[in-house]
Amino acid sequence: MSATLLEWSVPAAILLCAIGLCAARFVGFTTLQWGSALGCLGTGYAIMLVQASEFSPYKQALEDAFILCGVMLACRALQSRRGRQTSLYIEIAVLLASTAMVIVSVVLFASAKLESFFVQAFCALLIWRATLSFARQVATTSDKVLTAAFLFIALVLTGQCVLYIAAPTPSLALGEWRVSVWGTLIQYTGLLGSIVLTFAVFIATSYDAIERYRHQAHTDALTGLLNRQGLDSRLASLSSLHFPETAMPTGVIMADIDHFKRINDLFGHAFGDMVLARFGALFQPGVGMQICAARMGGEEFLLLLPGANLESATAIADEIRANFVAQSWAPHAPNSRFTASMGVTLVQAGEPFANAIKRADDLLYTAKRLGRNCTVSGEAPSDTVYDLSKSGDPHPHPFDKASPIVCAQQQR
Ligand SMILES: Nc1nc2c(ncn2[C@@H]2O[C@H](COP(=O)(O)OP(=O)(O)OP(=O)(O)O)[C@@H](O)[C@H]2O)c(=O)[nH]1
Repeated sequence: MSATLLEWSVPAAILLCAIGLCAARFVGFTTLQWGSALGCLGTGYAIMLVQASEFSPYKQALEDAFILCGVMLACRALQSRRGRQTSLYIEIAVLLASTAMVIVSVVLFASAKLESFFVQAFCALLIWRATLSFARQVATTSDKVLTAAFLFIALVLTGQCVLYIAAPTPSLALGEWRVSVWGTLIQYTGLLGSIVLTFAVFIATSYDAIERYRHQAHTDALTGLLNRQGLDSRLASLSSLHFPETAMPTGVIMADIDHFKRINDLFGHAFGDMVLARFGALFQPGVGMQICAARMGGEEFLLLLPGANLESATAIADEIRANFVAQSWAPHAPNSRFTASMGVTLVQAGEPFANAIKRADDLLYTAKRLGRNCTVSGEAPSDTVYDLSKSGDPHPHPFDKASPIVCAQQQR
């Protein structure tokens, strides 16, 4: 019996999903691999509907191979998000094993139910394997969306396999299988899985793109540190977690390269950029267990150090300064040594970050006034009280009443 228009709508819809995913590549989405997976699956479902003149195990083997390849490609697309891939040999072995089972089911047992069971079971196994290994390292919202979609498909396939085993075997001839309730079930669950996967892939890749642009917007291209916008967003999220109020004191270091304009003027802007990049590298993650390092603009940098006291934050600032002075600038400026000045303070309990950053900035300019190439540190005056019960600005902090300044100067 030839397939009806309604039956053809299943592979047509799956192939449309595949075309949509492949086409999305042209507007910047990385969905080609997903599109190829659904293309294979849709082709398998289309072959299923083709009326063969006589029943042949080759047609069954071909349609099942396409369906299995579709599933393998989808699993590959999922795993490639982790930079991992299943070995090609394993995939070929699975494909050969499944084809052998299909041929045995059709030729020896003349059972379309057994054939469908084997294909569904192999697909379910592949999807479970990919889902479970991926779910162990779910990191982003996109990962969660894809894991949920794969889990849903794996559960549907597993449920279908259980149903095949548990339900009484209908006495259907091989040719009648497709139009039976079992054949219809396979087709519509295949369609449902494809639609769920397509939506999940579009949602996940859209999230990825948003995250990528957000990361770019929040990152300074020259140093890879946070830029001003990124810093504001990080501080907002830390403040919403009441970080300084509830957690340990946080050290704040403001740093500025000395006479940077002169460096630009003497050696050129490109060399100035290199100096900035190398200075920025001294603030990269790992330095003093920081929660955030940012380039505030120009040649000014900020480092936040949770759990630091004034002495340890000052020691880290001095270490960064010493590392900067020790840099060699050959071959462009082999005999030059560049220096930086630093202001160091602590975020007090209940104090907004902005207050402490302003204080560190003032201390930095004190260091500049004291002759540069030094670190000046100071805490908020001991009589400053911050009202923890208010979410708005706390009591103002007068810097001119700040506690004694510590200054360490280094030989140029
Ligand atoms: N190469 C380079 N230069 C920059 C960049 N951003 C800002 N500058 C330059 O940095 C210089 C900053 O100079 P000033 O603010 O006068 O400070 P300074 O010369 O370092 O002097 P002090 O801070 O007082 O020691 C300016 O000449 C800016 O043009 C950048 O991304 N790349």
